[in-house]
Amino acid sequence: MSDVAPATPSVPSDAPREPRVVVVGGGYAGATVARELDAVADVTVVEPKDHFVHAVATLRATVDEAWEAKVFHSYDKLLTRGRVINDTARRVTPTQVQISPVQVLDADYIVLATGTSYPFPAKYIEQHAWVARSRLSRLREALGVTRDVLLVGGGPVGVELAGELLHAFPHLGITIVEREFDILPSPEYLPEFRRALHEQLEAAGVNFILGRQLAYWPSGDVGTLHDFTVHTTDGQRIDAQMWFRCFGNQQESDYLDSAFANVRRGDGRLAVQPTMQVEGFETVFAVGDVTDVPESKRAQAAVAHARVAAANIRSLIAGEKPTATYTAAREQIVLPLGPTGGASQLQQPDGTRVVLGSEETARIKGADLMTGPVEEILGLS
Ligand SMILES: Cc1cc2nc3c(=O)[nH]c(=O)nc-3n(C[C@H](O)[C@H](O)[C@H](O)COP(=O)(O)OP(=O)(O)OC[C@H]3O[C@@H](n4cnc5c(N)ncnc54)[C@H](O)[C@@H]3O)c2cc1C
Repeated sequence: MSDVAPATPSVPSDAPREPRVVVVGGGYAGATVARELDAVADVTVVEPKDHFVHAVATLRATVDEAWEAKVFHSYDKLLTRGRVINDTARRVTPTQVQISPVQVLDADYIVLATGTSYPFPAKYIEQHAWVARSRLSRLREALGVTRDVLLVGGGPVGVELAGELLHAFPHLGITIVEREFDILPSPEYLPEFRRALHEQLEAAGVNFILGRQLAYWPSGDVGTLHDFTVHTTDGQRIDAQMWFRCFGNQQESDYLDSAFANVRRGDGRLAVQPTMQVEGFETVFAVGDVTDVPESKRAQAAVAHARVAAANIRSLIAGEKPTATYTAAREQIVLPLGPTGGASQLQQPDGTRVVLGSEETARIKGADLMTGPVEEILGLS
């Protein structure tokens, strides 16, 4: 570490130095790898937010203040020896993480875990939890007096948000515009999965405009109350008072130095080996949404990547070859519509896919939104 206060007490110069691991990003993947290595290395997490965000539950917290406590978590118990620095990695080389013009962290191992950004309210850009919470509070207040909401995009986030909005604010008129001819257009989803969700939303009064695009963006910011009119490219008029952009997952990796030019794909994903090492780098790993692992981006997969990376860093520290490997997870999705509705598409061990209804979906995820595993990762349970 240069130009930063030493993180651990100084040791005599002839004493062996602990390997330094810098984890860039403290989401599901970064927090997991950091915690797993805390006992065997000098771990530093660089994360701009002063809190962990449990993204899986953000849409519920959008409509229900009680859920904020399950979305925003402290990093205080994550590490017992290492530290979390609240700052942004501005430039990363194969051996250094620069967090400001004068603060550079030297590293023996770097783990890139910067995930993806997504439009509010699915993810937040706010660095302070209290700022994000006050934005949510204003949004809930506005939803109470909004009549019509436009959701642009009928993928998993648009569908889940519609379910949460209608459960909490049944007076809302909701329109979903989706440019493909059905909601959840990914070829991974079975027709009966789509149908189950479409039917539940239709029964709750959602208006679908499918196979059409907006001709231009609605006026004003997302999630704010204001009257607007917008048209589809074929001239259909939509009037509403609030809109949300429900697409646009963007990998965050533009801080990488030119040494990584060959492994950073055009969309920001990073090429990794099954060991989660970045292609061509023995001591740089990438985990979670930021990787190019061919699977849908999920917190569970991010945690599994992190466990493989941590095992391999432990092997390298012990002077052994990294042997743990990750195989892309089976495609599955559990999509609640509020606490009691929704549908799931799961894959059985024999490869067959099954679609489950609202009761099972509520049991698997809808009721608790996977808060238990997150509290475990963060050392809170
Ligand atoms: C609404 C919603 C519902 C979801 N539901 C599910 C679900 O039910 N099940 C499931 O498995 N997955 C779900 N997901 C997907 C899941 O949230 C992601 O797969 C998961 O967040 C990926 O974790 P990650 O650690 O790779 O990245 P992230 O969670 O995106 O964390 C990345 C972290 O890196 C930080 N960062 C970014 N840039 C920098 C930088 N330059 N320097 C330092 N830090 C930086 C960010 O602040 C962030 O904290 C859902 C996602 C959303 C949005």
